[in-house]
Amino acid sequence: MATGGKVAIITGGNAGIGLTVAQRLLTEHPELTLCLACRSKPRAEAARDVLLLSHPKASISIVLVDTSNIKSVYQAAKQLKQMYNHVDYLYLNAGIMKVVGVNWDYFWKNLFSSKFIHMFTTGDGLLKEKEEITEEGLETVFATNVFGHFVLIKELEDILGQNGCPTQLIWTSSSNAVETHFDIDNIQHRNKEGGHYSSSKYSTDVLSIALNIQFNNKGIYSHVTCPGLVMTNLTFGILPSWFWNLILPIFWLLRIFVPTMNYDTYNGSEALVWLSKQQPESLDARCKYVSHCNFWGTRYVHQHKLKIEDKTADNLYQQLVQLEQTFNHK
Ligand SMILES: NC(=O)C1=CN([C@@H]2O[C@H](COP(=O)(O)OP(=O)(O)OC[C@H]3O[C@@H](n4cnc5c(N)ncnc54)[C@H](OP(=O)(O)O)[C@@H]3O)[C@@H](O)[C@H]2O)C=CC1
Ligand SMILES: CC(C)=CCC[C@@H](C)[C@H]1CC[C@H]2C3=C(CC[C@]12C)[C@@]1(C)CCC(=O)C[C@@H]1CC3
Repeated sequence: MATGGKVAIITGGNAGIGLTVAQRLLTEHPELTLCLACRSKPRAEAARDVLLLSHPKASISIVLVDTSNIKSVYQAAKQLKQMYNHVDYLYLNAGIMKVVGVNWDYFWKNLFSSKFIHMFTTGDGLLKEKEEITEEGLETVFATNVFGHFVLIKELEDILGQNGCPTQLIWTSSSNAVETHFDIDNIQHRNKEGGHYSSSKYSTDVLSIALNIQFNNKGIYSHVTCPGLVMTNLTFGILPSWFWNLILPIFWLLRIFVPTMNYDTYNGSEALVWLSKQQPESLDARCKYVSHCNFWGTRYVHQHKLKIEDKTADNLYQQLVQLEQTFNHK
């Protein structure tokens, strides 16, 4: 059981933004105890090996969790509670998007219109998605990105915000989280043509506000981040890596108008790492912390105010609590 020093758990810490956050946290917080909460043992072990190359003395453990599978989340939470008596940073980062193609018609139609900046910032309207249901009967993107993480937080509640030591819940949300795709009466976004990813990310923004309402008095603080557009396995699932390499110069130009065109995971992880260096009590719980990179390559964190009502946040929270009760693991 880890007793002293800071503890960070990162879901999806074996690749992309999560792996870079792990790398940067080990540099920023030398005494850190790190836990990679991942779904694949070989991929998690490979990531640990990479991290140990640059931080040979680091304490890095692995806990297997598939956030789309609630049974697996319960098992992982049990294990984590045996390993740690407190958590300083819980990064809710694992995420997926079920993209089947790009809506190029929409792209060309809006390229020279007033929607240009919105289109490149959010990707709204550009992605065609498919719906999938997990073996436990949940919509897969919702389960992976939102519900699995919600259950993890609830299960870890006993070791969060302990001994006068606050816990920061840090969500990897997205600029694609747009309200138009979110329906409080259909939080899983079932039987919809697209917008599953957007709905799930908007849900994390709403949920984060609910978590602050519920848990700030227990020393648990929740914040949402946006990494912008970053080249990872997620984006290589949208378009092949050769395409993204080819348009690299366009990213630099686009940054004049769209500073979220971060391209690499180091730029994209800026807000996630910055948050770990702040006093959580002093942060605005109703802001999204966005990683920006300007034309000259300077990284900074932009605060974007969320316009979400408490009653929506509370409604979502109650629905998630009810949904969790249907799993009734105890
Ligand atoms: N890339 C981008 O432009 C943006 C990404 N984001 C968000 O950033 C987060 C990280 O994604 P990114 O680094 O880009 O993509 P990657 O695909 O590189 O990383 C995603 C991580 O999540 C893990 N993961 C996926 N599904 C599950 C699951 N069911 N259980 C446990 N772990 C899972 C993956 O594991 P495995 O390696 O085993 O697949 C991987 O470690 C996501 O939440 C994404 O939505 C937000 C905005 C923009
Ligand atoms: C010239 C050029 C850059 C073409 C690419 C067009 C689109 C494929 C991208 C434009 C904005 C992108 C974007 C995302 C995916 C790819 C685009 C739609 C995300 C939705 C990826 C996941 C996120 O969380 C947010 C991203 C916003 C921007």
